[in-house]
Amino acid sequence: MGEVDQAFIQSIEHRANLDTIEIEGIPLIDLSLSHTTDINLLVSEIGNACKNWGFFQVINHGVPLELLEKIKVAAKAFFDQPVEEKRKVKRDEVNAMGYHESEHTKNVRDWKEVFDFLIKDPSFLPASPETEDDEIRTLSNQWPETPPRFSLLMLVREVCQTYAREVEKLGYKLLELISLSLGLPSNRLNGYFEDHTTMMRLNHYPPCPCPELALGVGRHKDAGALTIVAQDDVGGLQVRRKSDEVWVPVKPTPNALVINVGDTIQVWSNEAYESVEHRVVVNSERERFSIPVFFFPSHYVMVKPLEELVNEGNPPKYKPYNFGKFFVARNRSDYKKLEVQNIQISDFKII
Ligand SMILES: O=C(O)CCC(=O)C(=O)O
Ligand SMILES: [Fe+2]
Repeated sequence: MGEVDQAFIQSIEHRANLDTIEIEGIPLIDLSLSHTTDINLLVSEIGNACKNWGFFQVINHGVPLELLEKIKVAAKAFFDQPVEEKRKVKRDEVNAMGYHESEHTKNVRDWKEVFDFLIKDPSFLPASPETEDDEIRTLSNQWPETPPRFSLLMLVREVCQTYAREVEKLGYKLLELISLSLGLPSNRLNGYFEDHTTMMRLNHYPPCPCPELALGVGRHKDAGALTIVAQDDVGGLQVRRKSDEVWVPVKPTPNALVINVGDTIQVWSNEAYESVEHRVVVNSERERFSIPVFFFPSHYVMVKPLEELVNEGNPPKYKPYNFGKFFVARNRSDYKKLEVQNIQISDFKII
């Protein structure tokens, strides 16, 4: 164990099995169908993927492929800086955007470093998770200052912002397809995102001397509505398959983006769709980069099962909760090892 700090060590039942396995992967959906007349076919493919897997990959998604390449170069340029430089844009408990090197998932440290920024700058979130506290905090981005001229680092901010704008368009397109797949009008969910708190993250997973003991990101579910992830060709993302709970690798697929349904859609859909657990396995040879965009509603949205989807036979499975408060409570545990399990939507479940 020697080389790895105890804080990174997963308990035995959560460690990765590093044998390569060939099993049925998550669905791959071609979004170009939406330009044809057969939108219904696409809508049902999306609905089935959300229902059966909670995860799928998309191709012909509209995000320019050269931008998909550039964002990986930008991520590498950012993390290749000396750590003192990265710490100049360090995130903390007050300013949650920027660089962070010791994130915890379920109270175990992740083998990764991250850089976070908001798509809408500034964005607004509650100052604390306490229900009595109605103070709202303004969050804004931090960017590397005065990068050396002619360095790749000069491109980081611009590439990140351009990429984020393109992925935001895809996010709305997917929300519309998901609404249709639930039998709702295409724009049914849009109103929840007027002052969205959507965040983009650059993830760097360095090679790890003990990949059988630590994880890049421990098992978790995403709190938002949707997550759209770009990954390089290294692999490591795994999804807990709903049918048998086996961890299934998400195979890096050229030009594809990985999509997953988060907790908010699980609640809106009254569990027609489920936010599934996933994690990232690391390896001892190659570093990995991934770039998730987390679609978060406006902080004041009360998340609850959509009225059109509940009835006497299918009563609401969740009590309403405030998205901002939920998000802030969840994030607080990123910084340190807490003694208690962090907040989950199951805390609002009506039994
Ligand atoms: O690195 C990845 O592929 C996914 C990371 C992830 O699940 C997350 O940051 O929530
Ligand atoms: Fe995730």
